[in-house]
Amino acid sequence: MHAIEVRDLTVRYGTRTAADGIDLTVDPGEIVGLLGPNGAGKTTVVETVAGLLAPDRGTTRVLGLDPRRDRARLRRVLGAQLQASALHSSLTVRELVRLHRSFHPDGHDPDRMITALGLEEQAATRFEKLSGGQAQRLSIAVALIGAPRVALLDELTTGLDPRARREVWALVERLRADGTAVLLVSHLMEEVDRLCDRVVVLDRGRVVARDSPKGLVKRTCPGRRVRWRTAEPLDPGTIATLERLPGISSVEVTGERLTVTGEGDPLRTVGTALVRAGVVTVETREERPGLDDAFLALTGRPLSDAPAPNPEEEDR
Ligand SMILES: Nc1ncnc2c1ncn2[C@@H]1O[C@H](COP(=O)(O)OP(=O)(O)OP(=O)(O)O)[C@@H](O)[C@H]1O
Repeated sequence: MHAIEVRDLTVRYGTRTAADGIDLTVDPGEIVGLLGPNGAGKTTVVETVAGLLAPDRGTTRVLGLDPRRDRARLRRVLGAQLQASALHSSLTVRELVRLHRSFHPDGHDPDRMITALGLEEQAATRFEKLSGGQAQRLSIAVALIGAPRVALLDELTTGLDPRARREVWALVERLRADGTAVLLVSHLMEEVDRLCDRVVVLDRGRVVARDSPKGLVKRTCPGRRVRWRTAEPLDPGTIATLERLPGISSVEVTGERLTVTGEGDPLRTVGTALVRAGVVTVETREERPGLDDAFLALTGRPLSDAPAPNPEEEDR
């Protein structure tokens, strides 16, 4: 049995289809990244899995439970950090973490979790008084306090500073090692690269790609780009020779700048040809495509489309 199973999920808001026949699964001990430009339907999927939204068509199951019908049992196995998580504003950090711990049969020690997320100084502070970054860290504590078997993490570390971010990533890696299934919505390439075993890319409510992060890049952007600066501008004969080399898909020359893209090893193929042609180069730079490039190729938009607000700044 999959930990999360989404089949043919379709959700409409009036005439707008937010999710349009989405299939996805997450297994125990696996982190699956849900990626997509703004409005692609990521939060809609997560909220349906959490039982907050009813699908118009299709099914979602969490460890075999129907999130709408089996709410009480779902609460014991699921930890959710949602974008719109509304916590009781007059309770303190410690009270909220303890309250959420009480929903689960097993779980972590509340004070240790508060410390792990760097909130010990705010333990007696009411939720409504927290800064954006602190509230973000509290939402993670609340989601993970019950050592859930399934975790939904929407914009996990958006707005956290780099150190806090790395600590949270280590925490999520430990969850995976303990067999938790994680569905992670992220706009951060580094986060997806480090954490995700597989990614599912959504665009306009549909799945447009699914693969491992590396597999996605390899399949979507098979070419590499190499830039050279040459001592003299290249002559047309040499340019024509480069264009005929095996695997080379484009050769661009502007003054002393040469940019080549191609499959295989363009650095070596073109480098050798330049030496043979007696061309002196003064600088070489190879660019390997990353997840951002793959995402751009698939959706026409960058992964970190709209920079999210930075709540951590309010801490200072
Ligand atoms: N409550 C709502 N009422 C009407 N339309 C909605 C509602 N919630 C979402 N939508 C629409 O559904 C589509 C999918 O939204 P969703 O929030 O799932 O996208 P997302 O991928 O999570 O985007 P983001 O990265 O901006 O959070 C969007 O077109 C959005 O405008």
